[in-house]
Amino acid sequence: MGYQALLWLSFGGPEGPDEVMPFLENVTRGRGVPPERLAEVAVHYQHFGGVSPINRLNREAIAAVEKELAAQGIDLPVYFGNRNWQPLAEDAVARMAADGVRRALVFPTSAYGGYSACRQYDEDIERVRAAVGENAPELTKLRQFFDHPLFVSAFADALRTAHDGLANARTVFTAHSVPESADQASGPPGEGGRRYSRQIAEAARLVAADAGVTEYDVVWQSRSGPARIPWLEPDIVDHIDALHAQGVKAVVACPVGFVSDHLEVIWDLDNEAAGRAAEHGMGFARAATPNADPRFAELVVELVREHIAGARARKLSDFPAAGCTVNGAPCATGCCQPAR
Ligand SMILES: CC1=C(CCC(=O)O)c2cc3nc(cc4[nH]c(cc5[nH]c(cc1n2)c(C)c5CCC(=O)O)c(CCC(=O)O)c4C)C(CCC(=O)O)=C3C
Ligand SMILES: [Fe+2]
Repeated sequence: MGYQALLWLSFGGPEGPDEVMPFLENVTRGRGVPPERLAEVAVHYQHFGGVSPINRLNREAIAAVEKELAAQGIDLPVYFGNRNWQPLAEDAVARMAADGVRRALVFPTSAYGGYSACRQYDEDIERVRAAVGENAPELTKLRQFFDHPLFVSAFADALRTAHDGLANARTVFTAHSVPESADQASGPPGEGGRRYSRQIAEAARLVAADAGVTEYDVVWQSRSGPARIPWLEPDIVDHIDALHAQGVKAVVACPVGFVSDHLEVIWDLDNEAAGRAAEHGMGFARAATPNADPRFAELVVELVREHIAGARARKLSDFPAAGCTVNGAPCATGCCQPAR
């Protein structure tokens, strides 16, 4: 069938207190994140003993994908590698090469376009192939999936569940903030930019419609970088203040910008946002991310089948299917540039 493996490419996170600072330094190298912000984020990780759940969540999702591949009769070993921490993508791809893999598909654990959510994974692929050298396999990244019916319906069910037992709660979709300049530069040049924030808005619209939610907001979280640089706003915590001022009594946060309940979700939402809601005496619930939902493994295998079995690309939005390129090439010249 032409592909001998699937690389699961994720962000990575520390698995012990001594790993927190070196991990954060890897994440932020060359990105102008102030040391005070790093120290603050280190504390978030130390609240959990220096262990991010992200590697465990990825391993659980991979186990589900391996089962689904086997159930569908697809013989495709899965390798796990991260951008920022062990197990590193460099090591995974070196093992693939040693195992004789010549061509592989890559599943990035991000559903969206934009520099941080898509283009940076291409840069990882390019860097890792260069590190492995001439035996590096050809790597084809799977497409963006924010508008896939399985992604949307998993979030919609989670949103419905989160609303159970919380009367009259306002739905608030949230995604990782990025610098304004990065959002403006997202998408192929000449198409108006803002592909990241427009895809987030579209995913929110699709999930809300599926869940029967008619009123909702789209807000941002986990802002980083120096304060003088504009990032996407409002922040969810400020937005909770604003909703309180309007007399809203309860909030359901739906982290549509992420695929798993990693640290940005369990700290920034379950702790900071929930804490602010509690200070106002507001009800708060958070919708689960798709990672543990059986539809997530089905989604990954369906994306694989688009390549190995000519499966139709199911999608619910009018955005073109993007992000699928070979060996880290951009979708188009100048597509999804980083922040200026
Ligand atoms: C769009 C986006 C996603 C979603 C797409 C995707 O999932 O890929 C995402 C995911 C994640 N972000 C994560 C963690 C961090 N992100 C940081 C910093 C940054 N994120 C950014 C954007 C995004 N980030 C940006 C523009 C920065 C500024 C620096 C830079 O331009 O790179 C920092 C540095 C400290 C700080 O917060 O300042 C950390 C620790 C974790 C792992 C959590 C865990 O450990 O469980 C995950 C999944
Ligand atoms: Fe991030």
